[in-house]
Amino acid sequence: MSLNGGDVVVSTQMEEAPTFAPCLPVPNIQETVRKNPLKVPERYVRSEEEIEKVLYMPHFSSQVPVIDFGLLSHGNKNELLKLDIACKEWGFFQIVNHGMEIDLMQRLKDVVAEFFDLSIEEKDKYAMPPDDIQGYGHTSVVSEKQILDWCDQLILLVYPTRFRKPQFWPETPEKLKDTIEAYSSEIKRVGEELINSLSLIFGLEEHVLLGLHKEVLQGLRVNYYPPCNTPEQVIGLTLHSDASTVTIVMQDDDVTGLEVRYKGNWVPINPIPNALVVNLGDVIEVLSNGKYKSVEHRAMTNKNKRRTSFVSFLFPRDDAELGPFDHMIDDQNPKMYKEITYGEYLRHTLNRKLEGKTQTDATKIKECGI
Ligand SMILES: O=C(O)CCC(=O)C(=O)O
Ligand SMILES: [Fe+2]
Repeated sequence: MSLNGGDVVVSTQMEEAPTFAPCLPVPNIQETVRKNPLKVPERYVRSEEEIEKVLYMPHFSSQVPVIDFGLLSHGNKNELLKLDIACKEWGFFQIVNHGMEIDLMQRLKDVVAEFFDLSIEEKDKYAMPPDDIQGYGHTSVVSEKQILDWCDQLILLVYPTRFRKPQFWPETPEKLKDTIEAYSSEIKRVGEELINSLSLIFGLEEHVLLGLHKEVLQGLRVNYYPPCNTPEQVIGLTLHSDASTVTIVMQDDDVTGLEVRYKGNWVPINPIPNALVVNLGDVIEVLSNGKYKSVEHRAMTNKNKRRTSFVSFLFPRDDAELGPFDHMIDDQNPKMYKEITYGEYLRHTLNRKLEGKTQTDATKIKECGI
C-alpha cells in the first residue's frame, strides 16, 4: 500500500446502513442472576485451564502506560514517543487530559445504569434481531455448544449518522439518546485525533491514516456484567482482540475487570478515575505490518458488584482497503499481511465466536509463520 492513503470520499453507492453479523439467541444473564443469584448455569462454566488463573499478574498493572492526550494532540515529541512505546510494548494505554467533561462521563454512566435497571420487557423492545448485532442482546454466539459470556450488551452504530438504526436506540430513560450522542461526539474527537497521532508515529503525514478509512465508522458497545456468585468459574467477555482501528473504553472507576495479555500474562487495567482506556485494533496491526499489534484482552466478573464498560470502536468503511504500508516492509520486516477490504475482514471476524486473535489469520501470509 502506498503512502497516499486516499482522500476522504463519501460514497454515494453505500447509503444503505450496513448489517454486521447474526448471533444465536442466548439467555439474558442479568435476568438469570436476578432469578437465582447463587447458581451459575452449566453453559457458563469454564475449565481452570481456560481461566488461566496462574497467569494473573496484577503487579504489572502499574506499568500500563498513561498518556497525556492534551500534549499528544499538540504534537508533543515526548508524548508521541511514549505513544510509540505504548503501542509497541502493550497495545494498550490509558489517556488522561482528554478534554471530555467528567460530568458527561458520569451522566452516561447514570443513564445507562437506569436503562439496565428497567424490566426485561422494556429492554427487549430494543432486542437484537437474529440477523444483526445492533440493539440489546449478545454477540459472537455461533453454536449451541459454545460456553457463554457473563454479560449482556447494548450495541449501536453511532457514526456516520445516516447509518443509524433508530429502532435500537432506547426511548427510556428519556435522556439516554442525547447522552449517547454527546458522549460519542467527544469520543469521535478524541479517536480521530488519536488516529492522527498514530499516523505520525507510523512516519506518515498526519491525515493519511484517517484518509485510508474513507470514512470513520463508530460503534458503541455497552457491556453489562452482573455480579457472579463464583467469579472464578466464568468469564465476562472471552479473550479476543478488536477488529477496529482503535477502541476507546470508559470503565467504572471502582471495579476492576478488564485484563490484557502482556508477555504471556493477564494484567488488570486498574481504573484511573476519569481516564479512558485505549487499545489498538487489528487494522493497526495489518497497516503497520505487525510493528504495532492488537492485543488480546478479556473481562472478568466479581462476586459483589456489577460492572459496566462503554466501548467505542472506530473502524474504516467497508470498501477501505487494508494491507501493510510499503515503508513498513523491508528485509528485516518482510510483508506479513495480505490485502483485504475492511468489510470482508469485519464480516469474517463477526461471524465467528471470540477466540483470541484467530480472526487475524484471514489476513496473514502463511509462509511468514506468524
Ligand atoms: O469490559 C471491558 O472492559 C472490555 C470490553 C471489550 O473488550 C469489548 O467490548 O471489546
Ligand atoms: Fe475488546
